Amino acid sequence: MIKTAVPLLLFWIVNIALAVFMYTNGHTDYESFEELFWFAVSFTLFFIITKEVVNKLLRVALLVYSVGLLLDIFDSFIGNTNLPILGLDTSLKNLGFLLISVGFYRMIKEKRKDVYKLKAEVERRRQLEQQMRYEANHDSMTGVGSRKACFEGLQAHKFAGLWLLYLDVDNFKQVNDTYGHHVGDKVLISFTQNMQQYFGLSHCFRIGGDEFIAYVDCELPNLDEIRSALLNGLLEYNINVSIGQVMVDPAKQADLLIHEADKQMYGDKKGKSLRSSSRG
Ligand SMILES: Nc1nc2c(ncn2[C@@H]2O[C@H](COP(=O)(O)OP(=O)(O)OP(=O)(O)O)[C@@H](O)[C@H]2O)c(=O)[nH]1
Repeated sequence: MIKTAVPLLLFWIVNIALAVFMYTNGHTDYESFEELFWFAVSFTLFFIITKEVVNKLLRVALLVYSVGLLLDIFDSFIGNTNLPILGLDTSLKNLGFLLISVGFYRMIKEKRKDVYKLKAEVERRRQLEQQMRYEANHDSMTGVGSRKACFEGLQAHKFAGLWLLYLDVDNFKQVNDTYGHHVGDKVLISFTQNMQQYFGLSHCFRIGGDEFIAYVDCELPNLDEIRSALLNGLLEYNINVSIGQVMVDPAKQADLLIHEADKQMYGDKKGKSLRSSSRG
């Protein structure tokens, strides 16, 4: 700031001193002082913006214009010399003005390009952020909500007053062992597709390998009905579903709710295994 202000102040002092000197020496032509004033203004502007303006043409234009004004001053003050260069003042001023116009035009064009680039970058980042948010909130294999999204939803009381169902696929390990992991993956995908059809996508989450959470916003349907809907098309794999259910109480922590539903689910699993072993 001081680096700019001091030379400019000196420059203006010299100009004013020159004007006073000329005036006291009988030079009373008003136009000459006007030219001196505009030269000082133009040069000041050039001095201030020259570091900021990257557009070279604009800097040259301002310089040409200032030189034109300077010649004008010489013309007015030294008067009657026959220096031919002094006749160039108007041309230089006009040229300077034209170059300033072209310089501004080019600068605006460059800035517009920068704005487009910036807009494209903002859009790219917005999409990336959206994609990252999607990936964090969804299970990559099945497309249902992630464990994180499930807990956050509960903490935000999004599912208050709904039934929370904890679903665990029984005997899933043997699907992998018998048919291979790729078939195991397909079974999980089909299972979640059935879940989405039955509960709706926004109500389905995968919280572990073969463990899921679903929300029911109406009266809790019969568990056997849910089981048969979820196992639709998957019976050949000899799997079943254990279900634990709790009503979402917003006063309870998400962890506690899931834990309670998990306990219920184990009760269901145990009951089924006891029933099948007593039958066997
Ligand atoms: N194919 C596949 N398998 C997975 C995936 N995630 C976890 N698993 C497998 O799922 C199985 C889950 O283990 P368990 O719950 O003990 O298996 P389970 O046979 O269902 O046992 P129970 O629930 O007691 O009936 C493990 O063998 C994991 O390797 C996955 O994304 N794809």
